[in-house]
Amino acid sequence: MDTTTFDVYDTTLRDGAQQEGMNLSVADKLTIAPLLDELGVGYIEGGWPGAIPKDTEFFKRAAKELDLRHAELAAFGSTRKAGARAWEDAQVRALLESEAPVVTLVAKSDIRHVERALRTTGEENLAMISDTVSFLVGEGRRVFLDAEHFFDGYRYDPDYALRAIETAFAAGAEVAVLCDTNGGMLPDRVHEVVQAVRERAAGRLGIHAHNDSGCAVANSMAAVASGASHVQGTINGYGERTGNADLLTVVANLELKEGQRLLAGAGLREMTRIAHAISEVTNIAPFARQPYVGASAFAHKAGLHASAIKVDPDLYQHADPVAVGNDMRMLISDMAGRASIELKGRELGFDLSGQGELLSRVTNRVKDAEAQGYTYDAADASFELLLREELDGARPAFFRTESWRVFVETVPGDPTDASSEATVKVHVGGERVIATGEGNGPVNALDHALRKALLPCYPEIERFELIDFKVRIMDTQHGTDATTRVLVETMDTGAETTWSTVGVGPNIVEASWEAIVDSIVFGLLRAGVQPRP
Ligand SMILES: CC(=O)SCCNC(=O)CCNC(=O)[C@H](O)C(C)(C)COP(=O)(O)OP(=O)(O)OC[C@H]1O[C@@H](n2cnc3c(N)ncnc32)[C@H](O)[C@@H]1OP(=O)(O)O
Ligand SMILES: CC(=O)C(=O)O
Repeated sequence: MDTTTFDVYDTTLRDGAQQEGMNLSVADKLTIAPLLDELGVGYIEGGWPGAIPKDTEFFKRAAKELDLRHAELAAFGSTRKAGARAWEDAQVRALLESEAPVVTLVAKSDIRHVERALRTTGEENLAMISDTVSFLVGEGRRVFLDAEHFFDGYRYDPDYALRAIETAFAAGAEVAVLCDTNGGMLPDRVHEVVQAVRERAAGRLGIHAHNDSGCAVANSMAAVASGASHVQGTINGYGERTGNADLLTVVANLELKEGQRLLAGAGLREMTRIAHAISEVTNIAPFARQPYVGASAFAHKAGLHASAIKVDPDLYQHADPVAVGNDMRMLISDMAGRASIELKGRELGFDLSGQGELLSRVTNRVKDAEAQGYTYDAADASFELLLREELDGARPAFFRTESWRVFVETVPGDPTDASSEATVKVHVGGERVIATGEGNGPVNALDHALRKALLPCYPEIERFELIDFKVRIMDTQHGTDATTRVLVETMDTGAETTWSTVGVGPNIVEASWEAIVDSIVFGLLRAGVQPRP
């Protein structure tokens, strides 16, 4: 592959936005574009001006507001309509008016689509391609051609599919991008077709793959291996149906496995942060198992893996997480061994090397607790408290609970009138404190009562906000007798850090109490507060 002319072309703002449930505002697009530029892609396809009013507006504002350092903006649109003239076609004119230096034209390359969807002839479609490309090139635009349904079209009528891209090259298109529009191709087929086209076509080829067969990344890699030097995809694999090729995975593969340098600047090392920042804007939760950038991409749970990782992390990971801005993490669970605990300890800042007996004790406690329903891979903070307890011989003594109780009051026939009242008795700051709290449910009431009891001694608690609360019934065959697991996520709004704790018990309130107490104790520890029992 000649990387001096390799394009990384991002279509998150156009094809990615075609994902079900995604709705990007102009402001969202103007926020994402600089992140893509920071990543170091060569091209940012901003949308389809003339077809979608928001996209017309995006290009207008982008020209004034964006200061892109690496990337060029590309406007997407279709060839002129059948029977029209390119310079009179309103949509073609809108591409010009977008002032984007690059125009990517979608064109039919499958004769069946020409005849059945466009309802025109093969010759007229070629004229539509030729006229539109040469008009835009004549107006000073660089033109890429997205040959829609190329692989399906090539299988049905290879000569026609080839004529479509040859026509584009002859009219001045820089790259013909072979699209697997329906996303059903397999890598062998892509490899074979791109190689065959490369032998016959007189210009640069690109790949645009959808993920309907689960092969979009593999198909993009196969096309590059066969000579394509322009790859299109979206951040986080966003896109219609099952999505597009995840550009992050394709680029990381090419850079880290094939030794290519494709992103400008330090983009590769910023990849994880940028992927997550874009998820924030799209409001789509990041996919933990996403290659390279997912939270679980370098998270190890199995004890045997940990024992080898202790010797050399590369023994159980395919790439260095730091290279893509991610981190290796140890997950603690019933699959952990002593090596897992030692590595997790290191991650948390404790040197446990050479403490075989302690490691065995912690491992056994984790396995016993997980058998009862606890889960530490989702509750790092509770694990850290367990570890400290084994290290110091006791839990951090911020307060001592004497007892708690909670009442639920309902008015029959009016569920909205249900309320709860809790009383907690704790020893804190050298005193016995009794506090009550009300809430819309028993857990809420207990949380209020505990905070009220502790706040005078520990004002930091005011900053702790419960941001997620998950309940799982562990052994459903026991019906209402089942064991309950509660996971609580808390945020320190002052420090903007979060932590997760777990509680398990025969009833939901008891399990919740345990998770809430862990959450407050851990929060105080992390905030560096001295215990005043
Ligand atoms: C594979 C892809 O994902 S390509 C990107 C697809 N993205 C989008 O469709 C999002 C934006 N689309 C839109 O806003 C609208 O669909 C528009 C503005 C493009 C078209 O909408 P309308 O003008 O209402 O047309 P309508 O949906 O009825 O039909 C599409 C027209 O485009 C024509 N057309 C379809 N593909 C092409 C093409 N590649 N080249 C030229 N014309 C085309 C059709 O023949 C039809 O023409 P007709 O009006 O003369 O019958
Ligand atoms: C152009 C495009 O998005 C496709 O053919 O899939």
